[in-house]
Amino acid sequence: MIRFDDVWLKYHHQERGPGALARDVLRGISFKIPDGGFRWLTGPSGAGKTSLLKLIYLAQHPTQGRIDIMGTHAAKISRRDAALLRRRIGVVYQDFRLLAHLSAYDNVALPMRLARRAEHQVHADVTEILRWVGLANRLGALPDELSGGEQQRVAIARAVVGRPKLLVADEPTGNLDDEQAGRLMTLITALNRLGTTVVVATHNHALVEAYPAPRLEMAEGRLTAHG
Ligand SMILES: Nc1ncnc2c1ncn2[C@@H]1O[C@H](COP(=O)(O)OP(=O)(O)OP(=O)(O)O)[C@@H](O)[C@H]1O
Repeated sequence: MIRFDDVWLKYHHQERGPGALARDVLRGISFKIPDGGFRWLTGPSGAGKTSLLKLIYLAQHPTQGRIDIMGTHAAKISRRDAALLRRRIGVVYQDFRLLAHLSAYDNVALPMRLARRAEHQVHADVTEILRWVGLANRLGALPDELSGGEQQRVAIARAVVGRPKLLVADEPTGNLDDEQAGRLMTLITALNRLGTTVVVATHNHALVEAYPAPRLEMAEGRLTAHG
């Protein structure tokens, strides 16, 4: 279960000196997503979608309000437990965040290796998922040698390879064509059917219509619709 209870967020503006606060980018957000749920996160650019996702994957603390992730009160969690919890969350970042010095294969293998999975299992799962996203012939390529869409598919593969309990994806089809976006949705819905909770932020209205699911709709830092 993911639960937000009257959550507010301001970013600190470094250049204005310590303690200076910007305007509220999230304003009184409350919602619940049950385990195994699927939610689209929609709204115009700047509405606060990425900020909300950062709170879900524990990369940001709220200025005010309570957040529970997988039954854990986020503000009360120790650093160590937060790191353990993060390992159960797959994240597709809007800007991919692939490690530049690692191949596609090693980028995707990283979360499994961090989880100390046996190398034969790493090999089996990484090659299978990279084949699924259409990159079987690019395993050794560095991120710089890949197109934007290929990098996005590596980022997706890395997020799902460990079969996370929670998958958070920020505009995961931004660089994909329609066929690849369809394959990604097949992958995500299959994971979701196996019990992974999924939150996908997107501007892709066609995709939202093709895969009906409850929506968290945002505007100017507020939830304008839920469900
Ligand atoms: N690190 C930051 N410091 C200060 N302000 C920020 C920071 N990150 C985001 N913002 C501001 O917070 C607001 C919400 O940004 P956010 O990235 O969450 O929106 P979004 O809905 O994901 O937009 P997009 O669809 O363009 O990705 C914006 O006004 C943005 O300028």
